[in-house]
Amino acid sequence: MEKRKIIVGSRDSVLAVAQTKLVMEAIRRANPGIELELVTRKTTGDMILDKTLDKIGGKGLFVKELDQGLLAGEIDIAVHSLKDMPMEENPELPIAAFFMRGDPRDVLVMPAGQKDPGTLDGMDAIGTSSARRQLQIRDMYPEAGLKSIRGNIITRLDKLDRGEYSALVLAASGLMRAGLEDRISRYFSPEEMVPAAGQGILAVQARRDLDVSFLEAVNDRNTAFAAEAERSFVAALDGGCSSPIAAYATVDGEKLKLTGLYFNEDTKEHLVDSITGDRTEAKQLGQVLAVRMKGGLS
Ligand SMILES: NCc1[nH]cc(CCC(=O)O)c1CC(=O)O
Repeated sequence: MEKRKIIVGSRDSVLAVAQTKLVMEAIRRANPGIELELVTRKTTGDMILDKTLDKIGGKGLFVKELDQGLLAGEIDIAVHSLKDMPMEENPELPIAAFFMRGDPRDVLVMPAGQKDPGTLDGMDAIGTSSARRQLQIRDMYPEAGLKSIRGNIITRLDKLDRGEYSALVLAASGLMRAGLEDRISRYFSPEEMVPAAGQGILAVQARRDLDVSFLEAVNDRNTAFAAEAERSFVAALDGGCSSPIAAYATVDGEKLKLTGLYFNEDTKEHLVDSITGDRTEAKQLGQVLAVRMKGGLS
């Protein structure tokens, strides 16, 4: 019998392709009747490397070119780091599956051959452009110096090893999926550093008209609930790209616990607070926590 063919789109970075292949493998295992073909695209976020993301402006810089491919019918599904996807979903391009979350934590990476000195307070150039990471590093190590960095993981590690940075903060899951786990010198717990909404989650986006029943086997329900809670929290806070914001949810049985970090632009203070409820209320939990924290009622 003729196999049904699905064209799978990915960014062309080492990490994006490794992540996409992981999802493709899982789809193949569950659907022997489906043939998959990988297509890669360079995205705006990969091409403009001399500006921080909040300065380039606009949303969805790592997904735009793939969205266009999906809408044009050149691609059937696209695999993305959920963290890189805009909070508002394009109704034509819904997320059809959330792939089982990887390690959600942020980690410290030292230049090749160097050991973690324990404190980061003596460092003068910790590489991260994320306002979320900067704020939480400053909380733990007020004396540490920060330096902005752009580029994909490989580019960032090259800059680190060439001596341009004292250390980097990166996502554990990205390093692991790119086969670079041995570069991790320290894990920050989700309490020390609240992860970004969606960190470690892969989302499979599909055209609205596509029959996506073949994706059921790669959708993890608890990951989907966590994603929904985290993203509704950020969306309710208007998730400006340059304001520090973090959201991390865990599911235990029927219960979902969501922790959020919110930065008040007026008082320049930040809060961390949590809410627990039924996992099926994920979206409302995110909204309730956001309203509570915005009102400063916590
Ligand atoms: N912002 C870039 C980006 N988008 C997704 C990941 C890693 C994978 C993930 O967080 O799910 C990374 C790199 C990083 O933050 O270290």
